[in-house]
Amino acid sequence: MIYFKDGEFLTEDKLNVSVNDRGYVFGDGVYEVIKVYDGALYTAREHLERLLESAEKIRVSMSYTIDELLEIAQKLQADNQISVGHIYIQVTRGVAPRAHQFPEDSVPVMIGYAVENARPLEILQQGAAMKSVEDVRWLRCDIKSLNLLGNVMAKQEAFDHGCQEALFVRDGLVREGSSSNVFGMKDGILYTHPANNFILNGITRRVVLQIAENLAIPVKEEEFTLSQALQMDEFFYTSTNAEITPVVTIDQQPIGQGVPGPLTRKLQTAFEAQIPKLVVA
Ligand SMILES: Cc1ncc(COP(=O)(O)O)c(CN[C@@H]2CONC2=O)c1O
Repeated sequence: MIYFKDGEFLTEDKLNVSVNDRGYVFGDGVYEVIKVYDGALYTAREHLERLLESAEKIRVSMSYTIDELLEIAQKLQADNQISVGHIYIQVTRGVAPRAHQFPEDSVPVMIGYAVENARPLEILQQGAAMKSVEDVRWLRCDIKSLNLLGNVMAKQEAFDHGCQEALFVRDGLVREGSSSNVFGMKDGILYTHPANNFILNGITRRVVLQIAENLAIPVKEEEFTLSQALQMDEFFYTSTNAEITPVVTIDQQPIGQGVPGPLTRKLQTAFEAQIPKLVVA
């Protein structure tokens, strides 16, 4: 596998990460996951723009332009001959002796790699189970931070209960999944949490909202409660790797008919159809 680290493309045996890298010590960094379909990057610019936004929000200064980042991502895909998979890129505040305050002269460390992973066709077809979990994360969920312990613990709680994804609930309101955004369909209206500090404004979320507009599906970007979620006619979660995953149960309670709903299927079909238009050649 070919990795990227600070300007070089290198094999794993030549890759090293300092024990004093703040990403390793504090999770002091940001990251992105960019999908590859048939060898082409998908919504790469949107992901890389968000990477720069996240870095700026944690006051890490990036020395790469979008076009330079795009070139790195494309070279990772090519050098690793990825057909269907994703590119992972992360930036940390850099290496310095352990101390909470920002080091005066550290240099950000950026690494990237590419992996082959197939689309989750079975779960896209059959649907997933979600487990509600109290959202005890910090209040800057809009930053795609390496600080993922809250997400990791929630995902594990879902798995402990035989579910595929956790559903974060804070102050009684449904927020997002542990690594996804969520949508509910009720009486023909598509509901999703507004893009604010309580959720990550997912790229797939934005694609779904655009598709809903194209299909003239009314959308309300409004918060809803867990009990309202349980009353939805349809429910699904979205992410770069999960695409549009139907949700058939939440806390073992069936959603709608307990099978993927017709509007979710319509959105899935439209999502698949638009992929070629959005790839970066
Ligand atoms: C907390 C959280 N919310 C929403 C999303 C959906 O965002 P995208 O639509 O931009 O993917 C993710 C994706 N997290 C990435 C996606 O794949 N693996 C991850 O950790 C996420 O971690």
